Amino acid sequence: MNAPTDRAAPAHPADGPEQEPLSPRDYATAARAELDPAVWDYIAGGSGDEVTLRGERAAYDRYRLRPRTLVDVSYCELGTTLLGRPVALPIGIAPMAYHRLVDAEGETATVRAAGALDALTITSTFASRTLEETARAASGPLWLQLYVLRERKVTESLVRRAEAAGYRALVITVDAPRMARRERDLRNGFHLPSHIRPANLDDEHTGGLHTGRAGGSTLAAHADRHHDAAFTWQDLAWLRSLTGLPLVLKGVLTAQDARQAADLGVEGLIVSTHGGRQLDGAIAALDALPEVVAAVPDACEVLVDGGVRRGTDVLKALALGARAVLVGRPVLWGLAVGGAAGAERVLTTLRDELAEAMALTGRPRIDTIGPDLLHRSPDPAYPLTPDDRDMA
Ligand SMILES: Cc1cc2nc3c(=O)[nH]c(=O)nc-3n(C[C@H](O)[C@H](O)[C@H](O)COP(=O)(O)O)c2cc1C
Ligand SMILES: CCCCC(=O)C(=O)O
Repeated sequence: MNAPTDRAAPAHPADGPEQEPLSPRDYATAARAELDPAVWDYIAGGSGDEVTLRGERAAYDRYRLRPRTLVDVSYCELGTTLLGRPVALPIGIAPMAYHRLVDAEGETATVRAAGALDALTITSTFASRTLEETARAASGPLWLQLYVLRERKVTESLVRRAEAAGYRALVITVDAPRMARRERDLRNGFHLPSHIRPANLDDEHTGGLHTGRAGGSTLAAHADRHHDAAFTWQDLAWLRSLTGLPLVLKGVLTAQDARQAADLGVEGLIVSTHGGRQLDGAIAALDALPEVVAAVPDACEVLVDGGVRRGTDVLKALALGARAVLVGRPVLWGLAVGGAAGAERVLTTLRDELAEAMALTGRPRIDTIGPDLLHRSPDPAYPLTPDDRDMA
């Protein structure tokens, strides 16, 4: 037996910044210590009473796993395809505005992190790097998220630029005809620092984002001015006719909408509550997933996002029929703490945890993961600590 050493027992990672973060939540703790509190709040926060924000996590914790044993799990294969293209893992990066709020380089750093793992990145209309810059830095698959703006020619020009830059799909976010009231941002008078702007839009469409006032959020005011709240299924048909790129709708939570989308030839759906940032009180995305999956033909691929913080969460989403999950805030935490390398470490951790979860449940390939893996516990989800509140 080894003699005991005089090394102190490792501190809890949350105890000090000198400790290497291990889990995505450790990255949250470290990111929170570094970020301007208003930026932290913008990223962490949700709308209204943040009921849906908390519900996203609680939905995962209600499911427990039913492992099978004595399966050869000496090798677990995480690879799958998304819209017909191979990806190395069923975990991608959700579209998020303004990565330069947390890292000087921003989206180009994020996309390099994803590229290192050959993971999907979805870049936002409101990115702080242009979609062309991001495409040049990408080595993995890339989709563009579109907010449909009132001026259709802006949308059309973003579509053409995405086609020219090699984006492989367009993700239309349908849960934000207006931006929900996010009281943290209103209290903080949240606005963009002067060096950050929506790089994909011209000056005509970026005014007013930089001058804050208490009781207001310039992002919400900007969305009120520019988002097209009259965009409907008929207009989606217009978008469909505009491009040969596959369309994916993000923010669908019901079988009815899912069916209507599939009938219009939409190739993919992202079941999402926008990370609890839009309709407060909405059903958790994980709980909406089974009805959406059941409503569409297999050819329409269903992804889910919101609250994925562990490899076992990915496993649970796949067991309920998701083709892949997207991760939002954890990627920004990694980026805030360690730039591209930090974001890559967060993704690598989730990937390794998923591989571990597959091994320990006896599911060595994605196609061996099904609903028999799950037990919905009658226990309430574990109570959330005050810290968890910010880490939905
Ligand atoms: C800071 C931030 C900015 C976001 N910006 C966008 C956006 O521009 N477009 C969009 O469709 N969704 C946006 N979202 C929502 C994410 O795509 C995603 O649905 C959500 O963050 C997933 O939940 P998670 O953060 O718990 O993983 C944003 C989320 C955050 C946290
Ligand atoms: C106008 C929307 C800004 C980005 C966004 O979608 C979010 O903050 O959730």
